[in-house]
Amino acid sequence: MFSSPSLKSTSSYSNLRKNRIGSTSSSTSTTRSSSPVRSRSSDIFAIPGRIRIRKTNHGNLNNDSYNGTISVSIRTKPVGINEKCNWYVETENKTIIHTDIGEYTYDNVFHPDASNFDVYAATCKPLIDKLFDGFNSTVFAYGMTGSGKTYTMSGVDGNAGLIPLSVAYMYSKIFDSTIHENKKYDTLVSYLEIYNEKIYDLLETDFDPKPLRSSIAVPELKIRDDPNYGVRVIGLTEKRCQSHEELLNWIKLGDKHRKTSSTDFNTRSSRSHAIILIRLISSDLSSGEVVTSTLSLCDLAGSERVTAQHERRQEGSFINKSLLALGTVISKLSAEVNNSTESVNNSHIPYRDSKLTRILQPALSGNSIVTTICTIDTSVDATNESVNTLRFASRAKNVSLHVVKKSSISAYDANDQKDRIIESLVQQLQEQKIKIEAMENNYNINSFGDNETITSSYDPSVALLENENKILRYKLEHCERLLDKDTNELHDKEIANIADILPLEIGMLLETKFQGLESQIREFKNYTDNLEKEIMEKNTNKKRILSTSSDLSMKDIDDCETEKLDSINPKDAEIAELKKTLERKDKLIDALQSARRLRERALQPLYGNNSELDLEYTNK
Ligand SMILES: Nc1ncnc2c1ncn2[C@@H]1O[C@H](COP(=O)(O)OP(=O)(O)OP(=O)(O)O)[C@@H](O)[C@H]1O
Repeated sequence: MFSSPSLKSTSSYSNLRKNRIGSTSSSTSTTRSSSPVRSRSSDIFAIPGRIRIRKTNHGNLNNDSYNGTISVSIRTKPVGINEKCNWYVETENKTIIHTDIGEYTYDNVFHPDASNFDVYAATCKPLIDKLFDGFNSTVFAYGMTGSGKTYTMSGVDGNAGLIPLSVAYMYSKIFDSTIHENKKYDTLVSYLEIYNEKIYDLLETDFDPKPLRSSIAVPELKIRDDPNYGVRVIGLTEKRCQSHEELLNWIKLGDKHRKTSSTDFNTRSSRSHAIILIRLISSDLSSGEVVTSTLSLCDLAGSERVTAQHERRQEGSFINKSLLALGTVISKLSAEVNNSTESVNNSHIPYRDSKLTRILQPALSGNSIVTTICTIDTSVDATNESVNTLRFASRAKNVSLHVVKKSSISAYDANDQKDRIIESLVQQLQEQKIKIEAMENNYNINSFGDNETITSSYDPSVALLENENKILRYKLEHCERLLDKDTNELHDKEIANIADILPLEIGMLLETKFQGLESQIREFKNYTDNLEKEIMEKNTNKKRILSTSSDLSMKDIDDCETEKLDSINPKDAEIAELKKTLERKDKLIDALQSARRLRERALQPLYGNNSELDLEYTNK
């Protein structure tokens, strides 16, 4: 499980290796082999009682955590042919030496001739390996303006920088692990800049050219505290990338959007701090383990001297202010010298003094393995700035990190999660079944004609209509049957004989009665038709409601209803009573019909052949 990051500090203020200084060297170039020349001149790093020689700390890495310090590398920029230089380096000893000031040791010190690939191999490559182990990793380039930060991070034609080299290595590792380790990877890239203390999304417009962006008011992004990430930039675009080419295209777009201008010290000076965030999500397809780690690549703007130009001066003041804030944070963190075993309370670290320190807060407070590459301009003119950079580097070297692998969901957790989902779905299903049963039980329909009770989810008004309909249908069927019988019996000879002897008045009376009976049958028929229509409408509505509420299809409901109707067996006493009444009425109708037949016989002499009348009755 992920535990909250803690921070420890080592017990030394500086990794400064102070030397006794002898005569000043006349060396004007930086070389690998030259011996340090000692001098007794003043040491601006000297802090009495706190100076010691410090060994390089490569960190203690195990599967779930990393304990170490910020890794610090110094990259020197070559001087021009006519420029004087008082610095030289011993790459093997990882030492940079100033003829008047002293010598300093770091994790790496690169010779001016070193290529970007050399720097990458010693700094970023091991960091990418840790990224694949699940650790967040951060690289930032720090140094005075024009000292080679962008040259180191982005590179130039023919000398790719740390960013493209790291991305290429990352994808080669993705390719390897996908083939050999049954793993799947997702990569997402974001790119932001902090310009004049405002955060902007550099990927916010899809491949818009720079002039367009500068003409539009680009919205500033805000930072929020986040329980998972420590700090989060709200609304920052993330682009999913399938290949290193795709990812580098996004970075190229961001570079176009980044603020750069010509200054007194650099013709293409970065006027903002730029941060690339690459999120790597790896899923182990066999175990189900998912690990998320983030690589942050930062090219900071360089500290600079005051310039005459107003806009540059304003930018420079924001840059210097934020770098000062970063320096203060690093200084405070490195000053936690005696608390190596205690978890540090971060509240007194002034992360909130600048946007840069806010964004770097999670990394600096132990959420990430951190490497800084401090670039040094070794020309004599830049000595003061170079010393300031080395001072920053020395402090950074003291900042301890205790980094814990993040966002790991173990296979057990994943299975456990699946089980919980299945369990909840089964429970939902169970609940729905119970609901449907309850709805069905709430509604009982007593069918007409047998003694079983059926259940229905319909409302009572539909049930009543159905009952009424059944009764009327039954009545109608009886009436029709009787009429049929009547028609057949008209040919009965005996009845014909009786009719012959009936008086005319009786025949007329029976005729009137019988007409009443016929109109009653017609009314029943109309009423039954309307009733059926109404029931059908109500049933259709009800089915629709049922189908949406319980996810049953109309067919399911139809099937269900058919089953129910098949099992109709009502016991209702009222219905039975109605049945009896109807049977009594049937007898009466029977009698009336017999009378009608007699009447027709009696009327025969008056109307002659009554086939027309017979036909009419047959059709009723
Ligand atoms: N190691 C190097 N080898 C050769 N040229 C270099 C090296 N470092 C920097 N340069 C050159 O120096 C100039 C300034 O470098 P770069 O723009 O990288 O500086 P920077 O630190 O990013 O400056 P700023 O803070 O103003 O953006 C560029 O022309 C670059 O090509």
